[in-house]
Amino acid sequence: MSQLEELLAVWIPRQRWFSGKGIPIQQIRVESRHTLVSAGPEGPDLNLLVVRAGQRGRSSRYQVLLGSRPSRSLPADLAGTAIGVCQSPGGRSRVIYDAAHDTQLTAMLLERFAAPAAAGGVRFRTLRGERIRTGSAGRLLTGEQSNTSLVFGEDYVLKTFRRVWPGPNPDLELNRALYGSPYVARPCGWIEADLPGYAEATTLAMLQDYIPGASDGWVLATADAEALTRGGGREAETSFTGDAALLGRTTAEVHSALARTLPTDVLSVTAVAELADAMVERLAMASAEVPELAEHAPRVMEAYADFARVDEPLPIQRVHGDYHLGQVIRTRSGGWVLLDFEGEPNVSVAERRRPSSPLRDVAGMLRSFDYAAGYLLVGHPDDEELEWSARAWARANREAFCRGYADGGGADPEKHLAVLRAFEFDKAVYEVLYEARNRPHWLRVPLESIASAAVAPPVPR
Ligand SMILES: Nc1ncnc2c1ncn2[C@@H]1O[C@H](COP(=O)(O)OP(=O)(O)O)[C@@H](O)[C@H]1O
Ligand SMILES: O=P(O)(O)O[C@H]1O[C@H](CO)[C@@H](O[C@H]2O[C@H](CO)[C@@H](O)[C@H](O)[C@H]2O)[C@H](O)[C@H]1O
Repeated sequence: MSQLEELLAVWIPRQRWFSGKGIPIQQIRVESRHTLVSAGPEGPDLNLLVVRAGQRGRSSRYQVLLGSRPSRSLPADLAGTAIGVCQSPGGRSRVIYDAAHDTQLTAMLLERFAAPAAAGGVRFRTLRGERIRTGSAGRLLTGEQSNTSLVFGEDYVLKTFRRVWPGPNPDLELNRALYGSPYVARPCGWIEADLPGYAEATTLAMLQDYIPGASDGWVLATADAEALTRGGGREAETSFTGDAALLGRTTAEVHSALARTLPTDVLSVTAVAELADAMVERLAMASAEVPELAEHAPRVMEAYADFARVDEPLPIQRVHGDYHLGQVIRTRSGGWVLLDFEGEPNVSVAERRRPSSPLRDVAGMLRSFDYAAGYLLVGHPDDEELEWSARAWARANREAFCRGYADGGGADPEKHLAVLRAFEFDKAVYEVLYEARNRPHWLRVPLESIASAAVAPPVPR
């Protein structure tokens, strides 16, 4: 490995966006490197690297945005972002650091959208007629994110996709398909590159309108659940149920819009049974990695068997794919906007772009209401009163969401319980793996849902 690769091998595993946590990195290879902006030899430059990380049994690509400046000229406020010192080809040493924190560089990056020109295989693209407002620096969002987002004033969000999968990114694709919808943030541009060996351009980042003053759905929901449970009340009807119903209706409207603009199909009964087999396989894989899951496998298998027996064809279309409360924001006017149509970040793009049942998104959001309740219970394993009110909160909001979804024209979740239940278990199994790899202290949350079958009510027999 080169000097730079050695430095990245230490730095990359510590990043929130690195999805291979817990497995040692054996090799780092810089596959391509593009200088996106440069302020001359004495100033900073911003380099976009596509890096392949080799780990035992797997290999994945990441996008790394590296700043570089002459040694000893890193401003004090960027000191904490330093990665190391490298020799430049001219023999001068330069300090490299995480460029996402450098306001001078991020402001220059936005300017590249206003005057798009190719930079050695990397293209800055804007939608036809779009005039990008420049002059602001990117503020780094610091939430729990799989990607890295920069907010420019109150104008734009630039989301850089960290895990690089060759081809078009579904987040951009679906946001463009929904262009003009009041339920998404308008896409305005993107960065793409031709990766060696791939015919289609790969999306590396997306520029979208920023929605100022909006509140995160997860923050709103957990605050409401907490207020209810802190009051010790046994009132299931909470102030959030109105929001949950509106979210259900909005979800149904987004699904209809996707079905109007992108291909739809119907899965035969045999294909549904194959889908159930795939769920069984995912369960086996997850149980091998997280042994606590294995003891609940029979209950989960039962739900998959019910799903395999569904004797109706299943309508499919493009869906969100990783739908939860952290993917929706409530605007100042009280409506909902859906974000992050990327799908599950660890699944290949080809798989994520495959049409699926919209009930999969419904199941994702229902899981999220359970999560909000389960999250409250993390530090209080034996508090029965708290458990009762948290679970009642989740039930009330799940019901409100389903009601809103059906009222908004979506399939009535109540009438598709076997499908919904299987999707909920499948999501919970995904979550078990996600938490085991990223936030082990939250592992209890999906495990307990599975154990108590808080996941969707049983199918009446
Ligand atoms: N257009 C936007 N307007 C306002 N806030 C946004 C916008 N896009 C993203 N955000 C904020 O950034 C967070 C992360 O965005 P998201 O697209 O979900 O990234 P990730 O895929 O990394 O999770 C969101 O939860 C939201 O709070
Ligand atoms: O937002 P991302 O696309 O990065 O999605 C991943 O991370 C999510 C956590 O940030 C994870 O969602 C799980 O935790 C949420 C609470 O933090 C909860 O609302 C979701 O229901 C639960 O699935 C998501 O699964 C993962 O793909």
